[in-house]
Amino acid sequence: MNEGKWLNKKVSRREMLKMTGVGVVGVAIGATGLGGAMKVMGYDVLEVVSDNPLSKNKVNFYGKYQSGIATPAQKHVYFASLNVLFDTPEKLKQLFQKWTPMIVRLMNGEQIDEMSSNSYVPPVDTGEAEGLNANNLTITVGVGPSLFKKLNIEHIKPKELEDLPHFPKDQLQEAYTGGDICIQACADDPQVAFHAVRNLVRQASGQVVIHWAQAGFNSFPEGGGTPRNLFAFKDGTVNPKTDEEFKEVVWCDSGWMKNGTYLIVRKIQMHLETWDRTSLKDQETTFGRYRDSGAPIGKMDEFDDFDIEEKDENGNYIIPEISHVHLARKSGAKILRRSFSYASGIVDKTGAHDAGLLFISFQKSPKQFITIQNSLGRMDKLNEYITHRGSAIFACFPGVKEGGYLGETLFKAL
Ligand SMILES: C=CC1=C(C)c2cc3[nH]c(cc4nc(cc5[nH]c(cc1n2)c(C)c5CCC(=O)O)C(CCC(=O)O)=C4C)c(C)c3C=C
Ligand SMILES: [Fe+2]
Repeated sequence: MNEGKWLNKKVSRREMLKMTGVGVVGVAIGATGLGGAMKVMGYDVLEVVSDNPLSKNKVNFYGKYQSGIATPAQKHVYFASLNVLFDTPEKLKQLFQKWTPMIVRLMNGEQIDEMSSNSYVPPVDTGEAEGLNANNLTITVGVGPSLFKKLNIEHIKPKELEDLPHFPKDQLQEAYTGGDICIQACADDPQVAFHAVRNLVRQASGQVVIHWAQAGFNSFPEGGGTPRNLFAFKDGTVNPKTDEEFKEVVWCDSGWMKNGTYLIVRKIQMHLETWDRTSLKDQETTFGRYRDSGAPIGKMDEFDDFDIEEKDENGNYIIPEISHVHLARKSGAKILRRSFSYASGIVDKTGAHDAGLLFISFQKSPKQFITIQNSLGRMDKLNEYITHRGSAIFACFPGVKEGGYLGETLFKAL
């Protein structure tokens, strides 16, 4: 692969077209065609699109870390798990090189690519985000353990990137489990998030298929604050907040995953009907927090710190021993939770709501999640009200420098 000076050179669409124009010697458009890398005089040249600082409600694509992790949570997610139909790392690289400028455009609130003037072919962009601004769209891309096997590149698979172990009470369905590549599209408009995934997948037609996908939402209180989950509890209170905490909990320290992170997604059904028959006291005992304020039991404010070892005058734990928060804290592990609620109609057989939490966490090692989930184990009182239906793990790359492309560090490790 000729990735010399050209690869780092900023090449705009106009320049690219010039280079591929008549009269340029030795030019051949690469297999990916426009919107990715192309060969110019034997070199791979990338098309570079810049973040547009003038775009309204825009999150930057370029940076040390991928967006959609430490950037503020949006109201909507469209999460897609894809399987690849090819079997070489070169094809994966071409795909990520093709997606990179497209993602920048989408995050600028623009169409995925320049429109064709030929009205006898389908429009380049599917068009449903026309007239909408960027809506803080973020796109986070990761790769699952199965991909490394399919592409025969297991020697660069991080050891920790393994399918999660089976946990007690898991009732996972293959239809919501695993996947080779994930695209997490978050935005403050549901159609903007969906449009992004739809168009990226469409541009990869014949190369990837959607294995499973899930839309989700978060509703933020007026004036800001922690959103409530479908059990009406504030969800996301205890999370890393400072750069130091993100370094400690979220960002990987070495190898091609440096400044990347592991994404774990669990589709967790919440049995709303059972919950709605539960007394407020039992609901609060379940979480170890008050429903109204979100404060830990025995405290006043949502963000008050608490000590799980603290007992009352009768020797009982103030934060009940089987409460979700007690067991999660007892594990000693920390993660970043960036979850969304979902509501997808009803469960056919029972007529119950098919609703719950698209639990998404980021951590520098999957062990952090596993430690917490093992601590929740069979004891967590929340288990009476939830069922884990889907699960997947993905290694999310570090961020991209302008002139680079998604997943570049992985390909350099080959
Ligand atoms: C393995 C990790 C976790 C899973 C799975 C999980 C599922 C889950 N959680 C809620 C609701 C709440 N969780 C809260 C706190 C909390 N949860 C986890 C981990 C998992 N949760 C952690 C690490 C924590 C923080 C613990 C601490 O140190 O305080 C809370 C309390 C408020 C908050 O801090 O966000 C709620 C509410 C649901 C509904 C759910 C599955 C559907
Ligand atoms: Fe939780």
